[in-house]
This record gives sequence, structure tokens and C-alpha cells, in this order.
Amino acid sequence: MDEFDVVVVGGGSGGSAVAGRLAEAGKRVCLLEAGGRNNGMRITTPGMLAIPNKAANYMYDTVPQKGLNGRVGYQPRGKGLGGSSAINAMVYIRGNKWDYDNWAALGCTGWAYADVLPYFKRAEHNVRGESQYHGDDGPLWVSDQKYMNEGSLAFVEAAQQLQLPINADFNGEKQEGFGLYQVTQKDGERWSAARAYVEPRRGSANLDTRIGVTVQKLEIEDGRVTGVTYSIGKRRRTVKARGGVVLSAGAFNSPQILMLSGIGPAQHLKEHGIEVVADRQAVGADLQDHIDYVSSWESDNKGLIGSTLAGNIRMAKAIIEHRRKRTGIMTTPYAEAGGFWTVMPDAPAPDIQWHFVPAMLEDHGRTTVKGYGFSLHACVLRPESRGTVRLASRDAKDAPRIDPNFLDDDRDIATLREGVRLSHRIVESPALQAYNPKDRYPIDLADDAQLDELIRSRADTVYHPVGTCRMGPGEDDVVDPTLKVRGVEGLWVADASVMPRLVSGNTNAPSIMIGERCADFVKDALAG
Ligand SMILES: Cc1cc2nc3c(=O)[nH]c(=O)nc-3n(C[C@H](O)[C@H](O)[C@H](O)COP(=O)(O)OP(=O)(O)OC[C@H]3O[C@@H](n4cnc5c(N)ncnc54)[C@H](O)[C@@H]3O)c2cc1C
Repeated sequence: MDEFDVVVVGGGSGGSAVAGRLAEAGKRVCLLEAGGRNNGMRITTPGMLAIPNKAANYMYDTVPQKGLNGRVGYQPRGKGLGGSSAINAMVYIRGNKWDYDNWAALGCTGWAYADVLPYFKRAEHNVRGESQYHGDDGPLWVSDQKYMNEGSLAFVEAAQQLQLPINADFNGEKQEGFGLYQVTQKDGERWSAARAYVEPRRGSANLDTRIGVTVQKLEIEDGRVTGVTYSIGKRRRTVKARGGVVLSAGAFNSPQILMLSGIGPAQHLKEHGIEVVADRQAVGADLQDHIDYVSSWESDNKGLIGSTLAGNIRMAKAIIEHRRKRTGIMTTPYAEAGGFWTVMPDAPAPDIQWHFVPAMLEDHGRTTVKGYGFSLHACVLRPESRGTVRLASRDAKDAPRIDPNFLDDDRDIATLREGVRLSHRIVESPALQAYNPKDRYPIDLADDAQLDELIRSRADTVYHPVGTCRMGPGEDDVVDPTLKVRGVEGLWVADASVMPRLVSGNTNAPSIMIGERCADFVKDALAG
């Protein structure tokens, strides 16, 4: 009989943590994942993230963005076990303490920094060992990088030469400063959320993991979610959930599935001929994402990662080294170094994050640039612009309509402008000038109009969409502070979509923390 205590929809960062923890606690769990197992070397070899992988990436497009001169943005999203943690850059960052204290101040009781820290620690296995800020016996491996490009070290030195502080732990006492990122890797391999929480339970009677199944809708009877219907090829099947369903399909697909199930803005659902179960205006609203500008320089320094014959031979050798020893260049997350700093007056916490990449990057790596060079991302950490996710059709296999509405709010471009200016000042320091860098997009940086035009013609996401099933205390918020969906019984959401405000940093660790917390909320609810 296809009946479980809990059905989890989506095996990404949040879903893997919920499913693994509930199964560990003795619940019978069914995990439904649209993609594959994601355990081949293209996923587990960190440096292979640069090679497009259609099987593991939805490769969504946005609607044309008026703030980006009408350009269509790119939104990669992970597909398959691990979700986006199987294709991401592995940078381990939690955000700023202020973010979580702000969530609590917004009415998300129980989500202040002091409340969430134990869950970050519970999840974590940090190779540096246990401390006030870190855990060392959780399932999620967090490692120092095994290989470091000399350009990344020069970037950190350049920041220091500009009197910016060095920070050896962005997830410790203070977030401010510049340094090397820790990564979600174990012994030189990518450590996705699925490797942490799902793979160890493979074959266990408590966890039935089904891959290649697309959840089409939730089954709702008398206001209670009783199960889930998925499609596999042309067939449809329904699995029953005695205790409840946890939706973890990510910031684009969780609101899509809610809307396909009749939970969302009534008018929009009616336009698609969907019967309204609960009129929830906030479903698919409040999309927030980190708008990011990549400055880029050519260099004649062959120590950088280059797209040349010699560079390609070096990479081929690196793949062989990685297969043999799990060491070398192929352990790179590309975003090896970075930092957090405040560029606007009155910001409560750093408002720009940098990712340094020792290669020239164009259009998310989709366009190859010949030669050697380096790139410096600067993104706006707490954007004011808000976008939407809406249905494009009644089939969950079709991409939803994604509109991040980037740079709609002028405060975002004002912040980004200052971030990009600081990027260039860092590169003017001696440590990076030694690389003889040549700006690929030279303009008069002091001229706001020229800089704005450059930003609008080249900026895009750095892959952190959140907010589309926001948590909050009000009746109009999608989930309450125990991640329970308002308006129906037996339904929780556990992924990046519940973040009421985008955190000041990368979003994998926070999504896993949300999954860890949801497992406890569901356990409590089923016990009570
Ligand atoms: C290219 C890229 C680089 C990134 N780099 C970093 C980084 O370096 N550090 C960091 O912290 N964060 C990074 N992120 C962001 C981070 O990985 C995500 O925020 C996080 O993984 C989101 O977790 P989630 O649980 O919300 O969703 P996801 O992990 O995306 O999981 C959603 C899952 O649901 C499944 N699903 C969706 N629809 C259905 C359906 N209808 N039926 C069944 N299953 C479904 C999907 O296939 C997917 O497996 C990056 C993201 C990308 C895309």
C-alpha cells in the first residue's frame, strides 16, 4: 500500500534534510524527486560544475527584466537528489546574525540567531572541529579548500592592502572582511545535501526514495492534505500521507505546486482553470534574489584558470588527478575567495558580498572567453526589489513564469554601484596589479550614468531566489513560524521559499537549516 507517515516533495537542500531526519526518527517517509540520483562524477567532482549538465539543471529563464534593459535572466536550479546543492558552488555561508534576528523582529518567533545557531551546528561536520559557532558531528561536511589558485590568494592580499580586514571564518564571530571560503566538500568531493542525509539511508525500510517522478499536485480533502499525485512518464500515481506532506521543491517549484493544488492568488488560479482551495495572495509573491555584477579582467598570467590549449590540457590532467587522488584543481569551487563589506551608510550589516573567480566569466559561464584572466562578483545582499513566480501552464513539468523584477527599486542599483566601485579599487591594489589586469569593460567608473548602463546591460542573479512561500506571523503569510501552511491542514514547506527576507549570504546552509528545523516541527506535530 502506497501509504506513508510523511511524503516529502523534492530532494534538494531542504527536502533531503527533512526526509533524512524524519526517517532517522523512525517515521516512514516517501521522498519524491523529479530528477535522478546525481551520484556520478559530473556531480561529485567539484570543478565539473563549470560544464553544463542538462540532466541536473532546470536551466530556467526569467521573463524579460525591465531593470536589466529588457534582457532575459538565467536561473539555474538543481534537479535530482541534492537539488541545487548538487550543482552549486559549494560555498558554505550562513548569512549574518542580523538576518535571523530581523526574521524574529518581523514576527517569526523562534528564528532569532540564537535559535537557529544550534541547527546550523547540528547539521554541520566542520573539519576545523567543534566550537561555539561550529559543529563537528553533523552529516553536512564543511571543509577548507584542498587546492587554492594563486590568484585567489592575491585577491585576499589585495583586499588587505586596501586596509580591508581579513576574516578566517565568515560564519564565526563576525561576517565582515575578506578571505577564503569554506566549502561543502568531503575529501575533495562535493557533499550535497543528499549525500549528507539521503544516501546514508539508501535501502532503509523507513525511506522510500523515488526518482524521476514529477509531483503534479497535492491531494486535499476537507481542508486536509492527504497525499500527493505525481506523474512518471504518461502515468499518474497517488501516494497517501497519514501524517502530512512537506513541500521542498524550492523557491520556484514549491509555489508552483501550491498553485497547481489550488492554494494561491484566487484570480490567477481561475485564469488557469484551477479550483481555488485557499486564496493565498502571498504564494509566489515576494521573490527576492541577489542581483550580481561580474567585473572581469584579462591577464597574461598563466597561473590563472584559462581557456587555452595549455589551459585545457591542464584541466584534462586535473581530472585524472582528481579521479586518482581527489586532489588538485578539480576540487575548486571556482568562487574560492570573497568577502563581505558595507558600502552604504546606515546598513545594519554588510550589504555587498564578493566572490573572486580566477578565470574570466561571461554570461554564467555559458559563453567561453579565450585566454587567462579573473572575475570579481559583487552582489547586493539585502535587495529591496520584489518579484513573482506565476504559473505558465497546468503541468508541473513546464517551467513556471519567473519574474525577479531585478533593480526595480533604485536602492538596489545605488548599492550595487558602490559595490562595483569597490571591486575595482581592490583590483587596483599591488597584489592584483602584479597580474597586469586589463579591464574587459572599461568605463568612467565615477560617472553614475555610465556605470548604471553597464550594470543594467550585464548584471544577473548569483542564484539565491527566496521568499515565494514566506514565513510570518500574519494570516496573509504562507507559512507560520513552525513552517505549517496556513489555510490547509497537514502541510509544511521546508526550503528557501519560506525565508521572509533574503539572508546576507549564500543560501544552501540556510535551506538545510530550515529542513533540519522542519523535521523537528513535523515530529512535534505528529507526536501531539
Ligand atoms: C548554480 C548555483 C550556484 C549556487 N552556489 C551556491 C553556493 O556556492 N553556496 C550556497 O550556499 N548556495 C549556492 N546556491 C544556492 C543554493 O544551492 C540553493 O539556495 C539551495 O540549494 C536551495 O535549496 P532548496 O531546498 O530551496 O531547493 P533545491 O535544492 O533547488 O531543491 C528543490 C528540489 O525539488 C525538486 N523538484 C522541483 N519540482 C518538483 C516536482 N514537481 N516534483 C518533484 N520534485 C521536484 C527539484 O528537482 C530539486 O531537487 C547556488 C545555486 C545555484 C543554482
